Amino acid sequence: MRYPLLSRINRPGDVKKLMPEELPVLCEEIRSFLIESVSATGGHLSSNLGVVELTVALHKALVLPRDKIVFDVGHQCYTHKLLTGRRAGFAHLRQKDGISGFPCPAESDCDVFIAGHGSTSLSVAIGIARAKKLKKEPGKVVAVIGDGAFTGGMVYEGMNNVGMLNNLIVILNDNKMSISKNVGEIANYLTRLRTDPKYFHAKAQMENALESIPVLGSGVVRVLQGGKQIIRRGIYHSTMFEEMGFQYVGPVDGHDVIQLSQMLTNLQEQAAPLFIHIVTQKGKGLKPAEENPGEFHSVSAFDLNHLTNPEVSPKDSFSSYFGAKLSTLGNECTKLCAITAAMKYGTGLQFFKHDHPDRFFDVGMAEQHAVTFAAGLASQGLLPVVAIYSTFFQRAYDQMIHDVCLMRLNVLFAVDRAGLVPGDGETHQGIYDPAFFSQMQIETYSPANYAELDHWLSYLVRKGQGPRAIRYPRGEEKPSMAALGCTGNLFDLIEQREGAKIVFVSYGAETEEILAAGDLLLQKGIAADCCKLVRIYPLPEGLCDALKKYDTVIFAEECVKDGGIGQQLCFALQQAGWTGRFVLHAVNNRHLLHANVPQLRKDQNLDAASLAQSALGAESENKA
Ligand SMILES: Cc1ncc(C[n+]2csc(CCOP(=O)(O)OP(=O)(O)O)c2C)c(N)n1
Ligand SMILES: CC(=O)[C@@H](O)[C@H](O)COP(=O)(O)O
Ligand SMILES: [Mg+2]
Repeated sequence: MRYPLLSRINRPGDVKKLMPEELPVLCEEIRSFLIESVSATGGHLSSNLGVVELTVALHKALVLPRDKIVFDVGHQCYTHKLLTGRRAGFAHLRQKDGISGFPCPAESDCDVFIAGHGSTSLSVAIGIARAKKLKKEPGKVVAVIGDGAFTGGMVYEGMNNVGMLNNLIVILNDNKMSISKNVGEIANYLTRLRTDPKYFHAKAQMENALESIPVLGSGVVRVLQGGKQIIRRGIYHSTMFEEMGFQYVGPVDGHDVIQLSQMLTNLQEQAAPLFIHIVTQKGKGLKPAEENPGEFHSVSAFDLNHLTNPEVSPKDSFSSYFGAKLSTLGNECTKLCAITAAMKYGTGLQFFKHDHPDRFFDVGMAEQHAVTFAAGLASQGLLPVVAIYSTFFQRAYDQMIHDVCLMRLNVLFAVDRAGLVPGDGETHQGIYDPAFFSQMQIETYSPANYAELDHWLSYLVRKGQGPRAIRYPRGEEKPSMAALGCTGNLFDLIEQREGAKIVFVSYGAETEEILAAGDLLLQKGIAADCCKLVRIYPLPEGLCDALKKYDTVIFAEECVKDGGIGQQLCFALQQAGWTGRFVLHAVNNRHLLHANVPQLRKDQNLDAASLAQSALGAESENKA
């Protein structure tokens, strides 16, 4: 049998049946399983390899689902899934109808909360711990958070509110890495905790300190006494966490599963919230991932025997095209600054960092700060470009309105992963930005290919004023889109057919579907035109006039229906006196689970066949 111990773990609680000496063996099996499985499906690899021991120890010590584990971001929950009866699901991890790559309460009652965006775990855990108190329910609530997510502001809002919750444990998994190297003063502080001699007490002092804490009791001390595996013998010291009301234990070796599980088991009685600082290695167990954890943070399927170039952001992508172009623009425009919230590679800003290090800012996982920091720069005459994934811009909704838009500051928002995204699923869909950027009256451009990205990015840097945005999809341009080139117009009729009474309208990546729908209709002998918008807000002048001649407008967008661009165009056409038929295809279901983009489009009737079907329906109703 390939995984003899792991095969015995089929439901929550099975780990508790193992002997302590079996735990390291189980961890090795889990690691091998994860490497084999994720190399076949893709997924978040290096973060998961780092928390194997921690997760096994938590399962050994806790009683699930009575106790709750709240994973921050949630991308590191694979071992937890393996230990809660979902081993078979890994064959279809992040695929349509397969298991999610993030915590998913619909999959298991051991997944307490949906996550995908960072820095939520403390607030969630504090809420659950407080609810347990009110309901007089037993059990612990454990927040597991990485040092990257620990740079997000919500964490501090949570710590400010932690009170004396003696059923709460926060475990900081410190691996010195966000996706790339963790940055900033919090990261520096954690490094000091790990390394600065002034934080290390003599072992005896530490033991005294621990004995004096009513919370921990002698069981923990026993563990710490045997502390040769504890990194530098552990410390108990007045840290910022204690100042906030926690009892701090650490730094602890996060790969010593026996010690971890004993320690967690011994922490049954506590008088205050606990903060356990563990130190781990991201990517542990796979040498290339240990050496370059960022490259293995989120991987597509790869060949284990040819570990030469696993892709984290494909070389040829809108992101890298954007990043390279922005860097070139930075040569001529010395006011240009680039800001990322811990996604330097994902957004392609590594080029800008390389060429203009003084004007590059990685602010950590802090989108709210990124936007308001940009506002501050802009108020002093600089031109900040804030490159953030569409889904993470949601974090900065108020900062965009209050700090940028009210003063009409000169900030360019670069909206990456705009539209549908595959494996990450419902937490990461870029399906809101057209609606909320337009609510904020932010001029927004949506190139469908690299040529348009090149043209409109240059335009926005050179000529724009005030808040403005450019949005582009995940991945690379499609050949059919590349073939359109760039006209420099705000909209184009990209397909015109003799006698067409139907027009398909779209923007961005979805444009490929309207072109294909037009071809499908033609095969049925019906002529339809296609119109592609580049500027989606405000709607380009002349657009309504160009569309008024059609009986039917079929609009397709990878955006929520309510308040999206389609509804705005429909209203504009009505205002212009048009009385034709408007059919809107947009995202109806906001819980778009993991699947590939063609599957997602099909589910949402955004694929060419569904669009063509709509056109046929409209055509027959028009005739009736
Ligand atoms: C609000 C938000 N911003 C950005 C991201 C993208 N993101 C996912 S994981 C990650 C790094 C997380 O680092 P850490 O919490 O230390 O976990 P590790 O992967 O090191 O275990 C980032 C930036 C996100 N999920 N949520
Ligand atoms: C967990 C998270 O938020 C990111 O790691 C995300 O999964 C990256 O996705 P991309 O592969 O699109 O960069
Ligand atoms: Mg980390």
